[in-house]
Amino acid sequence: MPTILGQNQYGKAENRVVKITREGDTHHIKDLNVSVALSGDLDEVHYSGSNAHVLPTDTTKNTVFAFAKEHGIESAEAFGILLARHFVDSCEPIRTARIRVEEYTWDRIATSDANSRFIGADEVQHSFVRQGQETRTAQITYDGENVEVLSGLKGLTVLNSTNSEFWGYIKDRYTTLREDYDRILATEVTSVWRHNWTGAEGVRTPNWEKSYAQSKKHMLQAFAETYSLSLQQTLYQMGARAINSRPEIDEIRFSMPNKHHFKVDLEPFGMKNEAADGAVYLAADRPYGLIEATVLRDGAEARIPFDMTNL
Ligand SMILES: O=c1[nH]c(=O)c2[nH]c(=O)[nH]c2[nH]1
Repeated sequence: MPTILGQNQYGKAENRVVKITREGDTHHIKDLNVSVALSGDLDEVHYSGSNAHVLPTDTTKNTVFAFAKEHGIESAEAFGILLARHFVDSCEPIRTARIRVEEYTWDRIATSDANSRFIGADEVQHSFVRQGQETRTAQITYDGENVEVLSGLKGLTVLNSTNSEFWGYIKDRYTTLREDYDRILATEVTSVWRHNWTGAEGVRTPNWEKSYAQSKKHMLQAFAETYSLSLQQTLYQMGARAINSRPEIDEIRFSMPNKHHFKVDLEPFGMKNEAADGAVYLAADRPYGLIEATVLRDGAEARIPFDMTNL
């Protein structure tokens, strides 16, 4: 035979596992991207196609989710060690397991004192904003008469690990989605807002830095504090809160992908996976629902383009 097999490895890459742990009303989140690569006595599957030594990549994926539920995720390292040992120690042909983990870290969203439901706590215990700064955007247009200032942000990723439901929707012959009374709500906010300042003489220029910081704060707090029956409702609350709190803003538009987190079915492994006990979720990246809408001050003109994601 003129060829021989060299180094080889296989496994399921990029298992996006999210584990919520509930401690009363305080939730903890671990959000990992886990890639499994196994190697060992695997010549035959390459030479002849015999799968006798192959632990399916699908099984390695299931193991990641089942282990998250069974053992929790203490740290990326501890979780990786647990998995690596398992594959090698329980499966004879597998001699080496390499587990790679990326961890996405989340901060808690600070609450507003004004919201009585959360008085006493500094943070909403189930609301998170992903670490890493969002990108701030601005577009200024001047036609010789009026200045129009659009400010915005993109890449602001937020998550509520409870207080989100989705039910009561239209059901037709193609509907398979189950109604959900306790789901994760997560989105990556793109938002553009229009100031009513036009540069007219004698009208005070807004403090752009303060306006941005406050607008973002109000949007985050509305996200955290809204008991959500749909992402559409949450979006509207975020816009309404920003406009009601910031007199300089007349219009705000959002583009918000629904970053789906699917509860993993662990029944085949004899495990329950209920939100109430702290569940394990698959964070799916596509396809995703895309929810977009404008919120206006009553009487204001709608001027922000519908497709403003590349402003
Ligand atoms: O908040 C939601 N809004 C929807 O319109 C929708 N559609 C869907 O399948 N899931 C969701 N969630």
